[in-house]
Amino acid sequence: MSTALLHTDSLVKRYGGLLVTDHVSIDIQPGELHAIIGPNGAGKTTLINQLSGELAANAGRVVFAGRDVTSLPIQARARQGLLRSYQITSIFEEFTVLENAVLAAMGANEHAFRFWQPLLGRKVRVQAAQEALQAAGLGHRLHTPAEDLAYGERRQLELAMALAAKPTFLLLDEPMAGMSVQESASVVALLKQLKGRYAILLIEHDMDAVFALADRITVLVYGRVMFTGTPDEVRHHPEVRAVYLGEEAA
Ligand SMILES: Nc1ncnc2c1ncn2[C@@H]1O[C@H](COP(=O)(O)OP(=O)(O)OP(=O)(O)O)[C@@H](O)[C@H]1O
Repeated sequence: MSTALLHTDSLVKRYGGLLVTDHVSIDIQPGELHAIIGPNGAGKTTLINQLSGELAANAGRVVFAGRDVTSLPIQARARQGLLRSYQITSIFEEFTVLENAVLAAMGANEHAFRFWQPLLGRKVRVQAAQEALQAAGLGHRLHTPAEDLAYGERRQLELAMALAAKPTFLLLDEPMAGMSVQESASVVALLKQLKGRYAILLIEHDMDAVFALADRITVLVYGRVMFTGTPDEVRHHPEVRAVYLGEEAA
């Protein structure tokens, strides 16, 4: 029996004749930071969409915490702790940073029924929200309206909102995209702190960040797993170097 927190079993996604996820089997251990890399169009985002529940698989299975979640929708997976940052929650612009994080901590079911209660009167949720914002580096911006945040801070807020929902597994699709060098460095520092506390699946084009953070890396090419290994193993794998990393990784 697998000890993995999440595993996929020969997962398939087809668009017409195009096999975008080609019998992908991966496993991610509790607390592991696992990166997926691969050339443009390799199927990385499609795979993450299948893990979050945004896209249904044509074949294969997704097993999370010992349960087959293949046919569960996004919210049901999120309730079990499998959460995607940056898409599952949306920011309310006129609400403060703290209020947004409290809403995320409440989760979808709770908002629907209790939206009329004062947000900041919900002590347990406020505490969870504050901790998440602190962890995401936004502890000094609690009462700032979301609409006043800079781009990098919005990405930090989105991450905090995912953390506030108490995930056990975080799916991160290019968390550093569009960020300045300085903002990316702060996200790398943040992910280093989060490492080990959550299992994280990271898709990122910034190879320095990937190699600095990942415990293991899976290389996807044309929807297929070419190799999974430690950063060192990936760096020195001849086929991976030829297809993707080139001499940069030398
Ligand atoms: N809805 C769709 N219909 C048809 N083809 C699609 C659809 N979504 C994605 N594809 C195709 O699937 C392939 C994989 O796309 P995907 O976005 O998953 O790759 P990626 O590895 O995330 O790429 P990038 O690094 O550029 O973000 C691409 O060839 C893309 O054109």
